Amino acid sequence: MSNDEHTAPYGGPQNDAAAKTPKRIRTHHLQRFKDEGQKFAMLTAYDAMMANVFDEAGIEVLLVGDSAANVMQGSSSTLSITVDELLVYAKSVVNGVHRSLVVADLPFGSYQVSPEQAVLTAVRFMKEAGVHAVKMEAHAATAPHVKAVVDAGIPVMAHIGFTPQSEHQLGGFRVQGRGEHAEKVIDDALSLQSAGAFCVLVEMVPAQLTADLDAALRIPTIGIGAGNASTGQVLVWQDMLGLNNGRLPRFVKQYAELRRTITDAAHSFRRDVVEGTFPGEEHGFSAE
Ligand SMILES: Nc1nc(=O)c2c([nH]1)NC[C@@H]1CN(c3ccc(C(=O)N[C@@H](CCC(=O)O)C(=O)O)cc3)CN21
Ligand SMILES: CC(C)C(=O)C(=O)O
Repeated sequence: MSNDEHTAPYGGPQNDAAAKTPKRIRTHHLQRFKDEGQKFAMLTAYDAMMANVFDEAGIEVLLVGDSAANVMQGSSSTLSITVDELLVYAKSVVNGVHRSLVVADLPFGSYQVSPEQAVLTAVRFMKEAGVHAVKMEAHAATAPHVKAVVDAGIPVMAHIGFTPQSEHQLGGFRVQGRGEHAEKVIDDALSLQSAGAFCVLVEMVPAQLTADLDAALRIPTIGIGAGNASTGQVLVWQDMLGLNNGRLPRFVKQYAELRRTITDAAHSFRRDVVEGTFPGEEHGFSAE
């Protein structure tokens, strides 16, 4: 490969990992990360500017999650968001990236009915938004839905463990796969790998189960609230950057205090306006 097919987002060519970093992340690169024992990061994104920031920061995968229902629309559940709504966010994220792999969730109700419905919805995300892969909450019984989408040429990330679209069936936001239930999660993961999923996202399960899963699977795993043994980790960006002032799940680590930063800036702007110190002369236009 020629030199310009590489970028060095982690700090220059002296960094071996960066020197080997591809220009555009594809699903086979995530497989290579797993095969070589290298971890990778995923963050959610819902608009072009944040997507561009994360892309340039070297985040390998951006997820246009149905968590948009919560953090973009103020809903308490992910069930309400529609395909047409999530398509707008997905298209915006695609417009903001050069390098990150963009994965879009399929919204609740848009893929559970039949494998055919799953293919038709996934095709819309590929065609109308231009995403690179889709994510589906799935288990062993819905592996045929995943297989149908994969057979249509669309990469699928399978989401197992706690699957928020099933919150009412699962009895709320609860850790999955404890004790004897671990076997079902492993069985789901193996079925979805066999169906052709390129990656398994596992949410809110005990850390030991994630270690067992990552060892049992050929394909990479991405964890959220699932310990440290997965190949990758994902967080919702508003949680991670401290914009969300709701109750945060225990698995969130806050890396910044954006809500404070933005509040301070808003106060300063308002004060300047009220006191008449903004705009200054330098922000205006001369008569000639
Ligand atoms: N802002 C946001 N962050 C997320 O991580 C997220 C969303 N939205 N929306 C979609 C799903 C739903 N997720 C969630 C949301 C809440 C909990 C939660 O409240 N967990 C509690 C209880 C866990 C237990 O003890 O069983 C916790 O304290 O972690 C977990 C997962 C993860 N996803
Ligand atoms: C929390 C992540 C994994 C997700 O599914 C979403 O953002 O919708």
